[in-house]
Amino acid sequence: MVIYGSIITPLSKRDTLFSDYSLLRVSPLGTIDWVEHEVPPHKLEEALAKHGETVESIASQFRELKRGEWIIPGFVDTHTHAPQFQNNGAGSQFELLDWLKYVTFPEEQKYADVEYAKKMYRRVVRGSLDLGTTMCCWYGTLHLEGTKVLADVLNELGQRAYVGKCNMDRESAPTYQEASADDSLRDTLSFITHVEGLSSQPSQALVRPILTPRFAISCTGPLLQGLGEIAKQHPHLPIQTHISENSAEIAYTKELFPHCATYAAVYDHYGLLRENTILAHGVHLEQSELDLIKSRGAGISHCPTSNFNLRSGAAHVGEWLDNGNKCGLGTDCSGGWTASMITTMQLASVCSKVVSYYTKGDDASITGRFSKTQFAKYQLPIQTVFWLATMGGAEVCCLQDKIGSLEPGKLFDAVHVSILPETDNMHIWYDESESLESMFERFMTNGDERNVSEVWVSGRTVGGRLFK
Ligand SMILES: O=c1[nH]c(=O)c2nc[nH]c2[nH]1
Repeated sequence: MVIYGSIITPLSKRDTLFSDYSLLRVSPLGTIDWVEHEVPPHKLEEALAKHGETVESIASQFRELKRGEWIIPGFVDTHTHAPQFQNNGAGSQFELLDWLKYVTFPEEQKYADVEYAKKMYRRVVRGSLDLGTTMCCWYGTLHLEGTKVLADVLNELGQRAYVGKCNMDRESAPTYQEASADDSLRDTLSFITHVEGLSSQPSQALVRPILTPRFAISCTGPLLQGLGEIAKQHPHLPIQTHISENSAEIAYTKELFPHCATYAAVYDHYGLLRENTILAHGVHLEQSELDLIKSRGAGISHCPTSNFNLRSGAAHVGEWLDNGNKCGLGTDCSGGWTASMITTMQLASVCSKVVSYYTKGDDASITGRFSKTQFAKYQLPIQTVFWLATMGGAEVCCLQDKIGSLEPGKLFDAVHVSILPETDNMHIWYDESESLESMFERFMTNGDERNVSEVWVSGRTVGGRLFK
């Protein structure tokens, strides 16, 4: 396929490439062969000739975009729970620990039934793809068979994913808890074997297993110890868990692990804090924890929708970025009420405005505009929010060489965005005389899934409004 039209892709945390006329070739293997930017129509022949092609030679694979349409890298959702989609929009009266007890664990228990898992997970993954999420870090439940179903569905429908069976051998519900640490570890190893068996080439696998100690509270010391040993034996196995989301959760964690000075130190103690660890939330992380997380190379998944919804707090993401912590965005259904990364970007922007409102006071030069040298105390620029949802997420998943931006050699995981009137999103006023940058700002502020026309993973069409 050769795409001709506008491309918007992150260049850095602060800069985005806005190219009105780009030419991008996708190889039959689903990688980006080459890209040429700033190729107005009169230079098309010349740009094709550089790659030994002509308008005629590529005619059958040519896709031309209209003004008001563009290609962006697919969204990377660094944290969400597949068995909670059914609860999206419910239970928002609770804070985290009661919400788990009264709303979340009762729903997750239903996934003991494999038929229920089959019905629900297909809808969940279909929905996530149609929203433009091309890579997703999924939590299943504690059930081995049900979570295998999730992995199978991801593989079939074609979403790039990390998928984990939750480890939880205490502090859950009597009927929703693993019998012992040994049972949990045994099922975890079976799960890893199952997911690795889905691909004949594990290094190229679309769907990969991820160790998923749910959070420190739900795991005994022996379970965390055993998971640390599995992690040591499998250095490439990613790890995901929750951290410092809510004040009561942090206090209880410290009570359960008195030998560890901080929440982050618990995971570090058990060998679970390393380059491929993804820590969700982190709203209340202390400076010493941010430094520890950075020194281990682990990433943080910022989940603004959930943090607002469960009244966990407004994370100081600008401080994390200034501190050099790896950071991406997570939808965190159903703590968050939507699986849309577009909404999550909008709330990440709002969150940064809330934080800047409360932190700007000690610096008279701060007026709500942006700073060229720091993120903390300022609202995040739209370019930074876009970077978090794409390249930032790719870095958190240690996939920055493969996805997150549209560059030669990377996989073509991408979204075709349209803001044309035919998309029926009445919140976006389309004016063809506007610059691409201005149109993009409207999409970032008022876009939704109606603007997601087509979604590709490794060059294969897997979702979008026009996907049949
Ligand atoms: O937002 C959250 N959702 C969850 O399911 C969960 N489990 C532990 N901690 C959690 N936080």
